[in-house]
Amino acid sequence: MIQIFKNITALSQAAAEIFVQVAQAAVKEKGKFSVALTGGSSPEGMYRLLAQSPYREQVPWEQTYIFWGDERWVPLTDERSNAKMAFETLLSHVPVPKNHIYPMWADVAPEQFASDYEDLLKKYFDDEELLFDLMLLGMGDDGHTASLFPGTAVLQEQDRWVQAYYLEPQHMHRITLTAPCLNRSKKIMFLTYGEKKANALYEVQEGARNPQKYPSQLIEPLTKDVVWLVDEAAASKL
Ligand SMILES: O=C(O)C(O)[C@@H](O)[C@H](O)[C@H](O)COP(=O)(O)O
Repeated sequence: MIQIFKNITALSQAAAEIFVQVAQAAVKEKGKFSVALTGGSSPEGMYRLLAQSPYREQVPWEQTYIFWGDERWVPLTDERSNAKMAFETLLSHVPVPKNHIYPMWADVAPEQFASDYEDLLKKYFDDEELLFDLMLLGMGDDGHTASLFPGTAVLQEQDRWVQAYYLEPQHMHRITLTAPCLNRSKKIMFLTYGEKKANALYEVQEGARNPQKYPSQLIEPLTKDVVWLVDEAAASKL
């Protein structure tokens, strides 16, 4: 499902409302809310809203558990860190218990960390078929999502839940949940805005199937519950 908004402000508001609804429903159903955050600029507006009234008071933060869909392999103090952005815009301002927050970073080799993070997720979700209540994702101008970049080997992964690899064009490691893991989310919400996304959004939604070129096409949750919140500029070619 695609929902089109006038601009990023309206989109962020709708995203914050969905976040609140899913969090409340999950806590009502089973006493906790498990969410995976995304990086990039697209979720910033939503994070800032969630840190303020009236949203801040509506989220059951004490029962919320925070994970990430992907990360740039840099320390938490680095400007490029997705976790740093989330702490600055949201997590430092709300009463989510510190031990409910699982950033994708430790001072170990990235491949080791990927395997540790996968173990942590398997322990946390304890054999459940469906994992995160809400998975937030963005999409790059090239159609990548999380750290599933065009033409990379991680796109073929069928078994592992978390992978780390060196992304040559960016001269850094990336760590990412794989498509089979992402697709076990109960609900996936993409946030995408701006004219630069228009071509990729068209290809992902309406183009021929080619996930090697447009990895966002790999996102097909088992529940089929995926919603794209996009602005008019991003939607201009649909
Ligand atoms: O760490 C990252 O870079 C991501 O998580 C990535 O997948 C991001 O969501 C897209 O690149 C969109 O980024 P923007 O929101 O900045 O356009």
